[in-house]
Amino acid sequence: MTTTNPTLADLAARVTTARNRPTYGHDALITCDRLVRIFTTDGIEVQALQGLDLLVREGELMALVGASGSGKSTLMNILAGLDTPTAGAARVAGRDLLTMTPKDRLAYRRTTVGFVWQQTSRNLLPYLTAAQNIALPMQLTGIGGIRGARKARRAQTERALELLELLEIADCRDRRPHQMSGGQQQRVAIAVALANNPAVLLADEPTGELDSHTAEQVFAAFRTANERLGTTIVIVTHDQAVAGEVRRTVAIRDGRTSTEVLRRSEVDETTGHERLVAREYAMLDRAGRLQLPAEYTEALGMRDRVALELEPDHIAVWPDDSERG
Ligand SMILES: Nc1ncnc2c1ncn2[C@@H]1O[C@H](COP(=O)(O)OP(=O)(O)OP(=O)(O)O)[C@@H](O)[C@H]1O
Repeated sequence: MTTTNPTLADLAARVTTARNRPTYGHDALITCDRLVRIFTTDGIEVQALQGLDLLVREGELMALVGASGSGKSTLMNILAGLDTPTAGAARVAGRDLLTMTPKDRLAYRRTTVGFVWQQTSRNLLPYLTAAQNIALPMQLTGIGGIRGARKARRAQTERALELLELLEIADCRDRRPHQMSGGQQQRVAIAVALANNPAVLLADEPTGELDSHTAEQVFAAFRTANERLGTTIVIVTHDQAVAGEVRRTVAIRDGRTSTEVLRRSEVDETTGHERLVAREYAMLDRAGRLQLPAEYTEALGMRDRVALELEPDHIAVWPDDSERG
């Protein structure tokens, strides 16, 4: 064996190879690497995120689902720059969310991410019109030129109107939130979130307060933003209709990503019609750990120990039969 007595040159070459290996998530827009968030209240610790891994590529429109208390909002608050993780790594559009200074954090929230919350009232200022609400983030960052200058104001108004048209709510431009329906308010909220052209749009249950028809219109606005502006979008939702329409749905369980459903279009050979085919995947972490769905393990009475067999194209998982004679 050539490796028993490696030369100094061999060792140096190994170090270089290891260093040049692409890091986890190097090509992703959002990278969460073993993310941990522990809350401590009255001496009691709650581990809201327990080593969560997630990669989101640029241009994706994806949904996050999970039971109440699984950690979805905790993750969204971290990605929004409103909260900091206890441990692990989180990067969005090249920004390290753990080491940002308060000044960086403010700039990050104003220009790199946009967010839409469930409560329509949390998204808009009640005394401003739709167009004024959309122009506000641009005024705060000085987009379109020097703050307050007439030329800048014109550029901001123009962009606000463009966004209102794009999301099909141009008729709301001069209305205040109370003069709009819940669905219109959420679409204006999407326009506000897009005002500064963020790399990522985050939405936490954006259709939670809406009926199904209105929810569809709001979801269509997210799709338009994704397709026409190329914005990467992450939506937390309980809404099956929304979760079923995106190409990728990631499920969070006990503070970790557990399963993932990918959907792709396929042409039916007999009818020639295009249909969406969904397939569920389990997450395999970098240590090789895999969580088997409870319904599978329960169906076969698997507990504590399973037998594995490597086949040419798959790995078989068998119930433990070591106790049998
Ligand atoms: N600020 C906080 N202080 C203490 N515990 C918290 C805090 N925020 C969240 N938690 C706890 O962390 C866990 C995850 O909460 P989180 O709100 O992220 O879940 P969720 O999946 O968004 O739930 P829901 O769907 O009900 O909004 C829960 O046990 C929750 O009680």
